[in-house]
Amino acid sequence: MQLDTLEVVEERRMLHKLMRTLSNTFHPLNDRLTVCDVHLGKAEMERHAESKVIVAVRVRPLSEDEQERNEESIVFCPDEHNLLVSQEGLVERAFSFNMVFRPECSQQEIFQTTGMRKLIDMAIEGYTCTVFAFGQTGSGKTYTITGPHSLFSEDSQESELEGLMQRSVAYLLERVQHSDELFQLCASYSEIYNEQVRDLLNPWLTYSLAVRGSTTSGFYVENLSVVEFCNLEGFMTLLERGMQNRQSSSQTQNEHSSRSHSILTLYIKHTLTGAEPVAVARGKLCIVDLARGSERVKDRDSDTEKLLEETGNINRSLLTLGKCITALVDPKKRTGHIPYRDSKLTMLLSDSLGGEGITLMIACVSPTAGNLQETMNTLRYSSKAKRIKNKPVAKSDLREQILASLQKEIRILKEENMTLRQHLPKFQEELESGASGSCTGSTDGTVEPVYYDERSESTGSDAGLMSLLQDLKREIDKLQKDKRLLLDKQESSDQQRECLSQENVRLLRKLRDLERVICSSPHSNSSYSGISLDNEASSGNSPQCVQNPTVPQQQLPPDQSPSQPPYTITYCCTCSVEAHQQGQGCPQLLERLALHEDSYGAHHLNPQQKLPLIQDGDAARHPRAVEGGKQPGREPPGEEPAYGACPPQRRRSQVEKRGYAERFQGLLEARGKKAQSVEMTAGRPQQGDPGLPLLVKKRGETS
Ligand SMILES: Nc1ncnc2c1ncn2[C@@H]1O[C@H](COP(=O)(O)OP(=O)(O)OP(=O)(O)O)[C@@H](O)[C@H]1O
Repeated sequence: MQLDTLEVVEERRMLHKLMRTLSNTFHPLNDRLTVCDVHLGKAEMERHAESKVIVAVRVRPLSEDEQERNEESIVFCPDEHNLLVSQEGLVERAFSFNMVFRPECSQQEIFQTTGMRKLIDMAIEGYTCTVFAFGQTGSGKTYTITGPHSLFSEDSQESELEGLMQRSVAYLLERVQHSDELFQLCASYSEIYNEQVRDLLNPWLTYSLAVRGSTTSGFYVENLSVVEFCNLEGFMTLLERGMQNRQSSSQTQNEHSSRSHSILTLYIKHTLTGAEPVAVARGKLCIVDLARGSERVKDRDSDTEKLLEETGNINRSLLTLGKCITALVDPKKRTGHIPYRDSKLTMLLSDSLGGEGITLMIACVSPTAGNLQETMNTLRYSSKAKRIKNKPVAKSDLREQILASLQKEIRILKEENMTLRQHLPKFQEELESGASGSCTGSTDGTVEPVYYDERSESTGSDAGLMSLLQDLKREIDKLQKDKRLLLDKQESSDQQRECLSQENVRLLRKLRDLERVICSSPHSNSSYSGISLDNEASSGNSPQCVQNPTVPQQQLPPDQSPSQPPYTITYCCTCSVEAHQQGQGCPQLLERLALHEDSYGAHHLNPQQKLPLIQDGDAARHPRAVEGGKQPGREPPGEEPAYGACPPQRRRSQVEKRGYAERFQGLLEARGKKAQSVEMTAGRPQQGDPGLPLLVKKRGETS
């Protein structure tokens, strides 16, 4: 008998261990689901958000020359969204844009109203933002982007004429300096001249740089120098160096006409130190100054071969830009081929047009009648461009970090699963050997049931264990549901997560199998589902827990097969004999009943039916229980209060207030106390081990 007891104790110790491991296994899963939900929400949001290209039009004031020639403006700005082109007797056409800037608008006003600050904020968050100035020669593109050429002379004091570039960098530096987070700012400056990409920060390179495409990064310039800066002076040095290296020439309309498209890119690496895991956002702000626009070659004094070639290339890239814009705004063509690869300019702007970036386009127009045709072309292109839709996506290393942490968790889970798998056969073996050791084989080969001494707390411990198992099972089921939901949402985007799911499903199956094995084992008290108070003759005056053959099968929850434990244990679990005799009641039993109702609903088992063996007069033995069950004064007069008929809500709340850990700890403590009173001749529970004492006796044995 003592040997049997030891085996059962060991078996339970293993069971506890297993349960602990299972709890640990599923808690990280729960946390991870939450993390994934959060990030999934962001990803979902990004998937659906669309942003149209923002188009602003800036009208240049009449130059001194134009004023001298008494030229008049034919471009009017009735308000900040509408623009009217009107030449008496020739044309009258109205356009509307996101923003329209009158000729008298200052550089500061342009910076503020175009929402450059917002763009920079988004670049800090990890978005790719692009600003490009577009328009015919001499319309004020370079003036808008960098300010007038005079600004770069040594004795210049005209800081109010600084363009978007300098103002943007100043704002960016201000943001960075007032932030507690880590930033790294770098810049590259390149130009596309005659369809060749040149590094403006490294003019000694004699060859043109290649434009490459990658599925993850899009198009990029290979080997382009990227220089770090940390203050405005540092940036201004870079900008000036780049401006000096830029191709320009003197034209009729513009003394410093740009002959190339220039692209300044600010790379913002933003480390979010507060996030866990640490996230790194990698945003970009590209500021593009396009070369002279769509003016016709024959109109200009490009009589030399070089100028003809330059203009041809510029116009070709602008033509491709036009084609791309046309394709992008056509719903049928949008999903098809967009001819980005036809020019270097469109390749490098592909992310800004119809990609994952946010784009601001500033169309610059000249106000005079002599530029009417070019002005109309610019405005038509701009009208089209404002219909282009992008799907902005923040570029962040956070995904990679989450992936890495998921992979780490997967590895841990795999290891734990492996351990569980290793333990499982051992467990089964022990259970089998335990079953053969503790069951009494009768002469006819049938197995007789084992009878437990009611003084042992083992029955109560079993009830607690079963309850914990049930709760754990419920939690696992919930986790499994959550997990399925998550997997559905992600639509197999993450194969590793699927593997994890399969692992967990296998684990759950094993757990269920294990439960079945444990429950079907004669050592598992879950098969003892009733309390007998009427067999006092066999055990003195104290009630004795026995298998309750009177619980009918139809009372079992519908999803349980008869071989499974009914989980309708209603026996008096841990209350001691003395407690009964002194009328202390049985709180664990009340708790069990509440749990039972929580699990399956009161309609499955009437609380009265749960205790079929409690006879009339039992209430007198449990006066406290009666008091606890029904509040005095609320009972109908003359009605006998039923044992355990505690109001369900109160019982439920009592149970819910207690966490699993607390209940588990309670059980262990209860066992620990009882263990001291158990006489064991061989072996002792190890230190820290609750001991789980269980007195097993055969029918007919005296206690
Ligand atoms: N808003 C403005 N206020 C005052 N002057 C302006 C404005 N816009 C442009 N200008 C002046 O007009 C001239 C041409 O401007 P800018 O060089 O910026 O033209 P552009 O469009 O860049 O020409 P290109 O394509 O040939 O380089 C410059 O002298 C510039 O100072």
